[in-house]
Amino acid sequence: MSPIASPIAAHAIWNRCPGTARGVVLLAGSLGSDATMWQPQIAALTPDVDVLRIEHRGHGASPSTPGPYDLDDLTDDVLAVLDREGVEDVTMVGLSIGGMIAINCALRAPHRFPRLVLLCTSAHLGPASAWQERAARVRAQGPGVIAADVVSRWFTAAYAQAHPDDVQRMIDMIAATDPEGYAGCCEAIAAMDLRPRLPHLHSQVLAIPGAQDRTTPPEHLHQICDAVPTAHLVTVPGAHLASWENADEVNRLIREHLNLPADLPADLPADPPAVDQKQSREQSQEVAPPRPAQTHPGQL
Ligand SMILES: O=C(O)CC1=CCC(=O)O1
Repeated sequence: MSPIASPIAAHAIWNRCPGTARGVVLLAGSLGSDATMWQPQIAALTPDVDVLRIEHRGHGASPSTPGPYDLDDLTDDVLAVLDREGVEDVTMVGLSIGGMIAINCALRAPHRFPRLVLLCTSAHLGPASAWQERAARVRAQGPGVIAADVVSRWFTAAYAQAHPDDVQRMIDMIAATDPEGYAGCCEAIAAMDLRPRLPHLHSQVLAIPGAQDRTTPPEHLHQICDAVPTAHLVTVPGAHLASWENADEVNRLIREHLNLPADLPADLPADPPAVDQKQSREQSQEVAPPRPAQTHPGQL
């Protein structure tokens, strides 16, 4: 547990549905990410739901505290963001450490997390010594020293070769993470073992592994689904950041899990406006562009 009282005031960004939102989708990313890792998901979700992206401690614009952290610290941060933003329940989509936090959120506050989408994640990601070594290295030298190696596992070789700008963008994002925040999250992964608690998870779970993911291979997601009666699994092509490399397929699966129509309005803006948490709900709706009227009212 962090020596600093948790939770912190984690940074979170809203993208609002301009019509009647059918609930809130909370996105929680991977180690070393900021909210921009979810950019391919925003336009696909905001026609129907409000989207809230949280940044973990020391990641993006969230403040850092001295580590080590544990999964409960990071879960406290999520629950505090929901309380602060006045959100009772969400569908939580978590990738990698974001998925680990999503499972822990749903175990601790089941009524607030009726649905989960677990992307490229694991209930136990050893060996702990490797995470402790990475934490020590990052504290000493900063996350820039491991960024290229990490990103070499985020994309397939073919995608990385064809998209060098994406590779560089992700390396820069990891390198910009606060060293203590990054190291503290490594230590949370080192200490994590959710396996014995999985049978107590009662959310509707969609698990999505990347077929070529070497960090959290499909077996890790199968293990989760085997232990969770309400879970089902769909494998997509891609490595650890399958939500980026294979965004269309992942977006379709998320929409399906939300019971949203697969067809999106044709005139979606490429990049709908993001609204910082400090702006009010009313302000955020004013800046949203006009969209077609909702033809499928209802609550998620
Ligand atoms: O950083 C990595 O190597 C991949 C990863 C593991 C947990 C996470 O969030 O990212």
